[in-house]
Amino acid sequence: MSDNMRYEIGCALADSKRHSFLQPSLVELAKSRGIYLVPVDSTKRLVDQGPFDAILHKLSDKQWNDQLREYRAKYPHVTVIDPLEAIERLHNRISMLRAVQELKITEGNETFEVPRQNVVEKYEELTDLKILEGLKFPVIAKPLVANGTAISHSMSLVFNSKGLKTLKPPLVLQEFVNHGGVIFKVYVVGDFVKCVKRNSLPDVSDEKMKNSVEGFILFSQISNLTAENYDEGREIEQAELPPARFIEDLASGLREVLGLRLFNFDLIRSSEARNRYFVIDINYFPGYNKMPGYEAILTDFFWNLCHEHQKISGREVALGGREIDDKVASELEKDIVNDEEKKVAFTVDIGKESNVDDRVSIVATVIK
Ligand SMILES: Nc1ncnc2c1ncn2[C@@H]1O[C@H](COP(=O)(O)OP(=O)(O)OP(=O)(O)O)[C@@H](O)[C@H]1O
Ligand SMILES: O=P(O)(O)O[C@H]1[C@H](OP(=O)(O)O)[C@@H](OP(=O)(O)O)[C@@H](O)[C@@H](O)[C@@H]1OP(=O)(O)O
Ligand SMILES: [Mg+2]
Ligand SMILES: [Mg+2]
Repeated sequence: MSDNMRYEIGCALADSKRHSFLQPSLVELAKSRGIYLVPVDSTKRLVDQGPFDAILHKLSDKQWNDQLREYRAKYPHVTVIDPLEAIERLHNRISMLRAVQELKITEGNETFEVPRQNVVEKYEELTDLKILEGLKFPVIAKPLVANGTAISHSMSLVFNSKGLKTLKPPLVLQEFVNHGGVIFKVYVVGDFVKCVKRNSLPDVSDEKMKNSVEGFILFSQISNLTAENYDEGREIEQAELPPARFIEDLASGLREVLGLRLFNFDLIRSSEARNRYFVIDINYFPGYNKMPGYEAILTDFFWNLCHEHQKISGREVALGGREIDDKVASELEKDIVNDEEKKVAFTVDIGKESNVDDRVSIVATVIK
């Protein structure tokens, strides 16, 4: 690819996300390497903008999904970060955590699981203690849908059946795991993985449960509270990070199962068994700007997207960020002709077992 390359990424983000993510420091750094981060104009149709080499998005309404599908039909070579269908899975807290159960990682000294949980569809189910089947108080009631709205983050820590009656289904009742008030957030950006410590809910003692008059406590986005406005800040400093190897394995396993490149997940460590971990939440395209040096990390990710090369028939080929398997490679071979720099756009069938669309468009740039 030539030095004066221009790789244009259309960024479809809500206003607040645009401000927090597309900071001038990121936009300028990316630009200095030929990557242009262009906000998508929500007042215009997407197909009338660009054309973009890639689209980065965190919008999930039907109107946006339709626009993106229309765009892909017109520009089949566009790289979409990440595929709609893969993101969709994270919008439901049950399908989200099922991904953890699908992981095929050989466990070492550290183990991982998800807390026991049940779905409650209707209010009437809350008056029948059968809903607790297999669960012990305290439980956390989480809205079933995790779609980025304030409501989807509003939760209750419930101590007894009186507390249960205050809830509004559809929701997930998830067993609360005592974990020492510290949560680990693992940020994934393609191959890059970073684990940080944050505030979490403090442990719940039997005494606290007994003394609760209301039977529940409401809370929201507790891990976003800084040490200054949260009095348990000291615990964070003292907490030891989980082993790097364990975190790397979990992150790469989830990246594969989910078919996502931009996400983070929340991990807690049991107060009782120090090698027992629970994954409690997975978020698409989280607040990366809170990671020190996020500009360089994201710019490297974008750079790799447009420079990912693969040798096919002895020729160096850039695949616009697509990871391809042998079957796709052999299809590509048929299309790569003898010319110098050539773009070949085509659609291949990658089969049902994949986590992404059945049919994937690829632009292969033959480099040498
Ligand atoms: N099973 C659990 N046991 C103990 N604490 C939990 C559990 N589930 C959630 N928490 C606490 O509640 C917080 C919010 O839960 P969760 O992460 O599922 O919500 P969220 O609104 O999706 O968070 P985010 O802001 O990361 O998207 C967690 O950060 C953690 O402090
Ligand atoms: O706003 P913040 O920077 O805190 O980022 C949060 C992000 O909100 P945003 O996408 O509007 O930025 C949230 O997305 P939605 O669930 O609401 O879609 C979710 O991903 C949180 O986990 C992120 O916090 P973090 O996990 O990084 O601490
Ligand atoms: Mg969370
Ligand atoms: Mg979440």
